[in-house]
Parts: sequence; structure tokens; C-alpha cells
Amino acid sequence: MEKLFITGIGTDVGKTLVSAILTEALQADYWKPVQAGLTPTTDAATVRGLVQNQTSRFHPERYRLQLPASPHAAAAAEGITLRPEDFQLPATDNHLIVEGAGGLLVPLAPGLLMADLMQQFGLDVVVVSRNYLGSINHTLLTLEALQTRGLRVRGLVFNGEPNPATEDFICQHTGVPVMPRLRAEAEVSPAVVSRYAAEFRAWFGLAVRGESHSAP
Ligand SMILES: Nc1ncnc2c1ncn2[C@@H]1O[C@H](COP(=O)(O)OP(=O)(O)OP(=O)(O)O)[C@@H](O)[C@H]1O
Ligand SMILES: C[C@H](N)[C@H](N)CCCCCC(=O)O
Ligand SMILES: [Mg+2]
Repeated sequence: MEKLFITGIGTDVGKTLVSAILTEALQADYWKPVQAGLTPTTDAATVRGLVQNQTSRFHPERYRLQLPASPHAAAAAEGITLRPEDFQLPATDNHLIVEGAGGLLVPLAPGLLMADLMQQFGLDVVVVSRNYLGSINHTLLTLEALQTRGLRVRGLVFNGEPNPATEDFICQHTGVPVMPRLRAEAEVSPAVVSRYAAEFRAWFGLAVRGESHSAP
């Protein structure tokens, strides 16, 4: 079973889109433990709207915070303190996609980072790297912090128009497995997610939906 934590090199890098693609590819369950910002929509609602298979289940967020801000600030604004013991992975026999908020070292509470929660869950990690000037540094910092914490990278996803100089350097320098890349799409739709999901299924060794072979 694939149980994957989706993080990124920052906020707005495409974690929710990649989560939707992985959820569709694996017909996995989806869980966003901490949602900061509820309007115009939540990440779980976005993924639900992009996924077409009937198997995926969407587990309720543990925290739904009003402010679209860092989770520690959004929680403080509501007088809430997030604690590690508040979080338990949803029980499921299915594959599971867990989406973080922002990047790896985003604070949840004083002294508590998203990375601490990831270590608590012990899941393999998917890192989303959006291509922009500065993304090499942000990607290498993220991968180094994951390594320092003993978190295993299942795959890196480049998002945005290809930049071979950036992507080749990151791949050669770190040696992390690379998943299919995403182009900048004119619109993000169920059809786009379905197209990428087929590529990701192949990457996982799932030639036909639901039929599994050995993963790389
Ligand atoms: N490849 C792409 N093509 C077109 N639009 C994209 C692409 N990747 C991401 N986007 C858009 O960029 C925005 C940010 O992406 P997304 O919501 O997936 O980021 P995120 O990393 O999940 O952010 P957060 O930290 O808030 O969870 C969204 O509007 C999304 O639809
Ligand atoms: C509100 C936003 N879309 C994310 N959910 C949270 C991003 C937190 C970023 C904190 C930081 O790194 O400064
Ligand atoms: Mg998101």
C-alpha cells in the first residue's frame, strides 16, 4: 500500500494538484490534516472535484482554520493550540494521500513544525517543486531537511514549464526518484488530472487501473 505525505518547496507550488493526480492514479483515500483558509474552497473539496474514481474516500480535516495563513497563526487567531497527539492517520485499507500545508518547516504551534507531524506519521514523502527562479535552493533545502529527519523521498514532482538546467542539477545532485512532471496547464480540470493520473499509474507500475506490478 502506498501511504504518501505530499509536501512542497513552499505554498502554492501545486501540492493539491499533485495530490489529486495521485489520489486518482492510485484510487487512494485523501486527507488534509490541517486546512488553513476555508474560502473560496478547501483543498479536500478541490481534490474531490478533480477526482473521478468511485473508490477514493475523503477523510475530514482534523483542523479547519478560518485564516488563510500559517497554521500556527490561523490556530492562534482562534485560540487553538495544535498538539501532536491530536493527529492520527485515518484508518483505511486503501492507499492514502496526505497533504501538508505550505512547506516542510511550516509551524503548527510553538515548537511544532509540519515536519514533526510527518515524522510522527512515518510516511514516505512526495516533494512538489514548482519551477521559478530560486526554486533550486528551495528544493535542495527541502530535500536536505527531509534527509536530516530520516524521511524517505518516494518521488520529486517538477511542476511548471520544464527547465532542464534546474531539473538536471537537482536530480544529479540529490539522486532522488523523479515522478512524471506537470506542465503549466491552461486550466486544471478532471480531464487534465485523469491524463496525468495515467502517467503516474505507469510510474507506479500500475499498467491497468487496479492491476499492480512491482513498483520501482
Ligand atoms: N501545472 C499547473 N498548471 C496550471 N495551474 C496550476 C498548476 N499547478 C498548480 N496550479 C494552480 O496553482 C494554484 C496553487 O496550486 P495548489 O493549490 O495545488 O498549491 P498548494 O501547494 O496545494 O498550496 P497550499 O500550500 O495552499 O496547499 C492553484 O490555483 C492551482 O490550480
Ligand atoms: C494559507 C496557505 N494557502 C497555506 N495553507 C499555508 C501556508 C503557510 C506558509 C507559512 C510560511 O512558510 O511562511
Ligand atoms: Mg494545497
